[in-house]
Amino acid sequence: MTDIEKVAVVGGGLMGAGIAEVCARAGLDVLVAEVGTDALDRARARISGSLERAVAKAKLTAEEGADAETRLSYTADIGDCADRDLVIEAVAEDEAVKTDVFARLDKVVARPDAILASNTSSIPIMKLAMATGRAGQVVGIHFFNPVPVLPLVELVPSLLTSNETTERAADFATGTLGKTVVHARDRAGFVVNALLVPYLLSAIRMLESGFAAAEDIDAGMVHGCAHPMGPLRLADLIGLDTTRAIADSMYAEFKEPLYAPPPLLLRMVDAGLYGKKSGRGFYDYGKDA
Ligand SMILES: CCCCCCCC(=O)CC(=O)SCCNC(=O)CCNC(=O)[C@H](O)C(C)(C)COP(=O)(O)OP(=O)(O)OC[C@H]1O[C@@H](n2cnc3c(N)ncnc32)[C@H](O)[C@@H]1OP(=O)(O)O
Ligand SMILES: NC(=O)C1=CN([C@@H]2O[C@H](COP(=O)(O)OP(=O)(O)OC[C@H]3O[C@@H](n4cnc5c(N)ncnc54)[C@H](O)[C@@H]3O)[C@@H](O)[C@H]2O)C=CC1
Repeated sequence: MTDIEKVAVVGGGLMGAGIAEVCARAGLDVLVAEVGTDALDRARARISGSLERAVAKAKLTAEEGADAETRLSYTADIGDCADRDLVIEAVAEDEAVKTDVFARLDKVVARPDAILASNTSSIPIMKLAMATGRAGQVVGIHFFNPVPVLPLVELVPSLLTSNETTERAADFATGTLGKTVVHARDRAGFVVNALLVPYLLSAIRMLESGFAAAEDIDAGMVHGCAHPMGPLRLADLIGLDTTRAIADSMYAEFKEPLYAPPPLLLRMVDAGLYGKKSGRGFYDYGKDA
């Protein structure tokens, strides 16, 4: 266990809800900050629904589920993060939105030793650190989707992150949350996405150029390579808006055509086809998916 007891998660979407859930299940006091009442209601429903499923599947006792709920609180005011030991930012993959959140956190988080972390998939941590006056305490703590299921956390210090911050963040991820840590340098995409992004984008290009149907591309990787799901279904799970944003920031960093978002992906995002979260992407999930 670490000295980190009070955590805030800024952004309670797909990832923020999962991060808040695993922190509450680990016994921490967790504050979820969102942009307004509707977004907070959605975050609360996501977390409660997931805790209920964990209880129904006997991964938690009813008492443990109820205890986790009592450790969670919700706010639309980022100023409420003032007393936190650790804040994990999980807002949309947009550099301007994230730097604004880090600048605001820098003003409000009062503890001098507080860690400000980002769950970004691809934005260099240094860009976020420089929005604050405490770059030594800014670090990437990158979780994987679904957070309650996947054990990995990538730990990404920037050139200015202090060793103490990196060590405390690593203790938090392994000791408190029981995750498996890999250490990565501060390059867009870190380790996993530097490998995964070209693969997912290649699958989209295959579909776009008529190599095979979506179902066949996915079945190839599920049955031929024992992946738990194929690349197009995985892109739908991640969210095609997020997939596009990650491709954009990796292409901006490396100017490597393998990272460039294919036109089909751009058009699907233009059309609001964001994958599972919007009900339709490469597959149909029905209205309430
Ligand atoms: C181009 C740019 C793109 C780059 C994007 C990068 C984004 C990032 O920055 C980094 C990422 O996270 S990349 C995504 C990594 N995630 C994956 O690869 C997921 C692969 N899929 C899976 O693991 C399973 O299909 C999965 C677990 C999802 C579902 O498994 P199954 O198909 O076997 O379905 P189930 O039988 O329903 O589930 C298996 C067990 O998992 C539990 N579970 C599923 N979804 C859950 C969720 N959302 N929350 C909590 N638990 C969940 C489920 O309950 C079941 O548990 P058991 O009953 O105990 O087996
Ligand atoms: N979707 C995925 O599979 C993964 C995503 N990530 C990263 O996690 C981050 C979040 O991604 P998702 O959860 O998928 O996105 P999402 O779109 O599901 O959730 C983002 C949330 O942030 C909220 N938000 C936006 N601006 C805010 C602000 N100023 N203050 C508070 N909340 C704000 C939105 O209301 C929304 O609920 C991104 O950086 C993404 O790259 C990392 C690993 C996997």
